[in-house]
Amino acid sequence: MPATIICIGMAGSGKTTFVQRLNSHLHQKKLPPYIINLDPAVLKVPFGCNIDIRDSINYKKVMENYNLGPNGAIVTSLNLFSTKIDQVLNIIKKRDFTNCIVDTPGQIECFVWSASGSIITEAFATEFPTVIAYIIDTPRSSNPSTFMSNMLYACSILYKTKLPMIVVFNKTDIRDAKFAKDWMTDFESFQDSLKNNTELNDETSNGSGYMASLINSMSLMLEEFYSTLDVVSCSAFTGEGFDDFLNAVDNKVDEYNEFYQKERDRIILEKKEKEKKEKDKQLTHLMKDLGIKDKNNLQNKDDIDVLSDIEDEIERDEKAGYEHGLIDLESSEREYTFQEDRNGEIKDDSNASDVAKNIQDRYQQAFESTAKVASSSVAEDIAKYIKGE
Ligand SMILES: Nc1nc2c(ncn2[C@@H]2O[C@H](COP(=O)(O)OP(=O)(O)OP(=O)(O)O)[C@@H](O)[C@H]2O)c(=O)[nH]1
Repeated sequence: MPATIICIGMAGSGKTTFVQRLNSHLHQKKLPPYIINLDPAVLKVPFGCNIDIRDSINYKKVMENYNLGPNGAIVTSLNLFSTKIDQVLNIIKKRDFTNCIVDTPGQIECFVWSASGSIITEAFATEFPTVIAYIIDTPRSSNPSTFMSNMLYACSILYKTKLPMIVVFNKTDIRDAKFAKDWMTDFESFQDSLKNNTELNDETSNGSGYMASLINSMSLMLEEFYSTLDVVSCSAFTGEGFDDFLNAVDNKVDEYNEFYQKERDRIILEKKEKEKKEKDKQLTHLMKDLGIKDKNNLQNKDDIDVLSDIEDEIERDEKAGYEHGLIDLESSEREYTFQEDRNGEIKDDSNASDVAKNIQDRYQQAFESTAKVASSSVAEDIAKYIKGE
């Protein structure tokens, strides 16, 4: 099964450049990937896309037609695209490739926190082993508070998507990512950096040390989160670290097949059971309204009298009435007191007006006892109909 890599990251973290480099790296290995661009606002894509959102959606027209700002137009474009995701997946399934790479908009929240983002991610994850590559701008994350913000974002994406994640420290040609890896593995080294950070501990700053202690406690909380991640450092500029990234993808695909797939199946099953329970609950309410005590006491669904059953019964009775004469409802079983004579005429052996009265009364009774839902006026109408009024 081809793996899908969804590239997510803050604006300017280097997602597009990363996808471009990954594309050429895979081409070098004679493993051409399938590339999808989901950023409708990008002016130029520096790689050949197999599917480009811009081919089907005009971002500027969306802004004009729906009177939206830049972010609203990105979300709306993604919404429009997500309506066709089934078709996109059908196309992809027919192609032969080892990796499908998805580039997402720089406005991270437009993709991660939108309904369409969830639909698109879910659709891929249902069809293929899917991995999130969270791209981080390493030089900009050298500040402990920026680093912590990035990590909190990554953590929220992990819990939102419930997919395996690789944290990619990009732009290592400018700054080595060793410091970040140390911070993620050694809590004390992060604490030391916090203490030495003058910006966070300066008494004249409005934080007055509060920020430092907050970040400190958050880093403790994130320790568990770090242990679930694969961390890779690379430079989309020089191409360094891309073999490590591909190894990490293989590792995460195995993890996906072993754990995430099962977890996803479990969640889907749980959802179905919940829906079934909800349906049962609604059915119980409905039966209560119909005056049926307990659905479990019913042998089969034919035991439930619904309006259509009663109508069928009335139809049968009417037919019987025309064929054999008027219906006598005296006993619980139906007996016919009218008989055809030799000439085919119907002979009445009872008083006609009494019979007519009885019919109306008894029809009313029988009708009410079998169906509380049927209104009495229906019974009256039927009786009138039989009497030929
Ligand atoms: N030095 C260096 N610069 C990089 C690297 N990767 C990306 N850049 C630069 O970072 C800037 C942003 O890169 P993009 O690839 O456009 O980033 P992006 O995340 O796709 O941007 P948006 O989609 O607009 O959010 C560009 O000027 C790139 O040249 C890298 O590995 N090293």
